Amino acid sequence: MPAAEIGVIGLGVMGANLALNISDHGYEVAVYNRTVAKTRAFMAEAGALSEKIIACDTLEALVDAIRPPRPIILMIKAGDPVDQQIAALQPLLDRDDLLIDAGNANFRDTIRRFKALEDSGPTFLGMGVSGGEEGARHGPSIMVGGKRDSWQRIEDVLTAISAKYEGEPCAAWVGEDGAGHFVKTIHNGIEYADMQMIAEIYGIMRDGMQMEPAAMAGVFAAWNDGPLDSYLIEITADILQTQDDESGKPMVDMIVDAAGQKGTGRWSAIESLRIAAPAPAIEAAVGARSLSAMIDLRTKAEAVLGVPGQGEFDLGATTLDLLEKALLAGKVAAYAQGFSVMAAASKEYGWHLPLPVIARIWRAGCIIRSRFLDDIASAFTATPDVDNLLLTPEFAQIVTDTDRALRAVLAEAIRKGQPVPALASAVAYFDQLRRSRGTANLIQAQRDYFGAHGFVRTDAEGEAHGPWHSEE
Ligand SMILES: NC(=O)C1=CN([C@@H]2O[C@H](COP(=O)(O)OP(=O)(O)OC[C@H]3O[C@@H](n4cnc5c(N)ncnc54)[C@H](OP(=O)(O)O)[C@@H]3O)[C@@H](O)[C@H]2O)C=CC1
Ligand SMILES: O=C(CO)[C@H](O)[C@H](O)COP(=O)(O)O
Repeated sequence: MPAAEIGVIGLGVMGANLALNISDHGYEVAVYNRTVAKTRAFMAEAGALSEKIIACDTLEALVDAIRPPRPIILMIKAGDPVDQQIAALQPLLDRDDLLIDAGNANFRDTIRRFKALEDSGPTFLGMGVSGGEEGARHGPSIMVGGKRDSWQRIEDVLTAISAKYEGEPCAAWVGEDGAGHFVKTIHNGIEYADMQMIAEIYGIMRDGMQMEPAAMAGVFAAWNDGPLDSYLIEITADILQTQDDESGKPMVDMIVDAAGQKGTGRWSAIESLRIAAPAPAIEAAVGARSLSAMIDLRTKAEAVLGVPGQGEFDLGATTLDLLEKALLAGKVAAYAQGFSVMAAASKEYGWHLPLPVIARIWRAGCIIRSRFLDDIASAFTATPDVDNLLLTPEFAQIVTDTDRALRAVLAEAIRKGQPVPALASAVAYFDQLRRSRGTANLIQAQRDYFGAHGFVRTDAEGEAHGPWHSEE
């Protein structure tokens, strides 16, 4: 009788830690990695937990080591490798076995794989996992998509290994086929916006106020005791006070300012545009990462255009308080946009995404975990059908309370040439959202003028045209 209750394929950063987490919770786990040397190194480092882990050098050995029906978690590089791994596994698995792709897959790939395997098997689940290395080892946030009964087969182990928020597991089934990976994608889109806004505030402190990293660390640490309390603010404080042993300088100053991106932020922006659910903070964050990577261009532009004066950002004695409030305002816009993209996608793809549940499973374990998410969870629980987070009384109040600070910070940043693309997108979002009479009447007139696209009159139903070319 095979011993293992579950398998893990992929012993990279995430898979190795997930396997240790599973065995730490008393489950016997079989593991496989394409590069066998990595499996050896993993077992050597697993310590006492190695007694509950079966190392397998081939896929056949892995399949033989797991009790059927076999749950197998794939935690490998997203994209083609997942298709290749499924193709290699399919002949070895039974119809009832359960393959769970836990990488950062594009939800469209997940839907395709789900449909391709629906008739032939194995059963397929797409699972978003967040929390990085630490989360995978000690409790990630887990977002599962696929058939609900497939989730129920693996629910015990996933809730056991997930993070807990006040005892509540941060793992849930969120909908059919690609729903889990869609929710993880939007989680990452919000993560991009949150990180970009923090980086913009850091830029104001560094270049506009000429603060040293250690001083900034103190400010972020203090903010972590207030409404911005979150993992990303906590690690920012930690990063800013870390020294580089080699140079003796602050570590952050020794890092090239070109941000990497693996796709999920861009997919969030693309999907929001595709379903016409605007997420300008996420778009700005993706654009900022792309521009950050163009160092040669930025260097040439600085030589041609010059860089505005440094050290001139000054809003008086309350500057740091205003920065804190501006960051909170930006964060509210980014999360409101991320959740509204999920609400729109839920309708578009028929998923019935449970927004209160999603907010609840993001309160611990994941990269965007924060006190703020508990407030979002409460707001969505009280008003689950609200059109936009900003319309809930709690968040409308935060917008009111932080509005003046956001405008003051943006005005000063723009005057002094500090780049603030994501924060600036927040104020534009607020200002457009709250105006019942916008300016798209002029756009409609222009469209009708050049392309006879028609418009709706304010005083009549149906399509109308303007008298633009009456003299021709
Ligand atoms: N790092 C993070 O913070 C997070 C990552 N993720 C996602 O989890 C997944 C794994 O990430 P992570 O552990 O960081 O990545 P790593 O780069 O640490 O590990 C990649 C793993 O994928 C395997 N792999 C790569 N190509 C193939 C292939 N063609 N066939 C079979 N196996 C392959 C590698 O095997 P080999 O050793 O043989 O190269 C290795 O086990 C990704 O989808 C990632 O986006 C999700 C949440 C957080
Ligand atoms: O999923 C994650 C965190 O939630 C991964 O760390 C992911 O790689 C982050 O995205 P990127 O590499 O594009 O910054």
